[in-house]
Amino acid sequence: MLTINSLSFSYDKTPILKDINFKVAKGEHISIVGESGCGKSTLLKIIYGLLQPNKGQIFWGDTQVMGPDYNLVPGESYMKYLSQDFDLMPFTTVAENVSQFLSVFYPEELKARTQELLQMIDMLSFADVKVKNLSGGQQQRVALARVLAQKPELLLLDEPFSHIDNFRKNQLRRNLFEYLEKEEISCITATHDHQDVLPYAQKIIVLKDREIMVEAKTEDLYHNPKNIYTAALFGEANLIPISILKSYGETERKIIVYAHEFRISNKSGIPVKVEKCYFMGSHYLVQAKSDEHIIRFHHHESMEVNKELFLNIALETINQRLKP
Ligand SMILES: Nc1ncnc2c1ncn2[C@@H]1O[C@H](COP(=O)(O)OP(=O)(O)OP(=O)(O)O)[C@@H](O)[C@H]1O
Repeated sequence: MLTINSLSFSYDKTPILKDINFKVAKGEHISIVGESGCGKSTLLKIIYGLLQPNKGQIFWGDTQVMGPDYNLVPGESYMKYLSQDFDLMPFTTVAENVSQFLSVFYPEELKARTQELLQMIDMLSFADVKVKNLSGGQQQRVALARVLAQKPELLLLDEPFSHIDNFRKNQLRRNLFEYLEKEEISCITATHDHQDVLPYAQKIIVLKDREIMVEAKTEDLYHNPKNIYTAALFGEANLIPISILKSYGETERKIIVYAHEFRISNKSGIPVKVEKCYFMGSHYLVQAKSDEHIIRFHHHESMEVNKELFLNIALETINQRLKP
């Protein structure tokens, strides 16, 4: 189990992380999410021992993880960090990069394991290609296989699919996270992309203004985002004043409603007028106005600008979001 205790850090005078506390159990996958520059990469670098915290401790089980002030070579053998620069050997082949850390005393096992990992990243046919001749996305896949070859107990992933094309991204995500689950490898993924998070992470930590704003189980957080910052990490979200929902009368409160949660009616609900309509592939994202409020919602077909209609929100959604 990884335990982070009261961790604080700054590069210079400006604090970047303040009083960070959380735990990651064996085999658990947590995601760290938050806007660009909120400190996700910094946190992973501190955990891996590349940066020295100003305050706080990190424990792996009972062992304290010491920072670079105490370790000449950063990193611990049980932990691997896949950074945004891939740390590969450019003049050797894909297979050599992946198998570098496997034992040469068991050549059959070395071959089988290299093949298994290359298959996982869908690069078997590139086994003999030199890494310098690969694209950025291919290099990122090799870097992933290379860290997994080292059998870490804890894997730190920093935007692990950022260079990978959409053709492969989904399959690679599934392969990787299935593999981690099967091998009971704990994992912390720092990402902006909710598709890296929702299907795979058991827990989410939202970073904002140097601190942990929320820590919760993935589904709970998605269904009950406590603020628009959190909801917006998962997709298009609206902050709707209760006062425009007639049946709830006058109140100052606002609720978060995801774009897909609105239902359309010709008769009653929140009156809106369509301003814009964007084709999104599986649906349209419609931007409409109700008095001075902009509302964005999904619809299965295109809508004419200036069309007038009513939007409804299910009572259960309203009641759920009104809960303190
Ligand atoms: N080496 C450095 N020296 C000084 N400041 C830094 C350094 N690296 C990062 N920072 C600052 O620390 C803050 C956090 O950066 P960090 O890279 O951890 O954010 P992030 O959440 O990972 O961002 P992104 O999602 O864009 O990768 C930013 O304000 C950044 O400018």
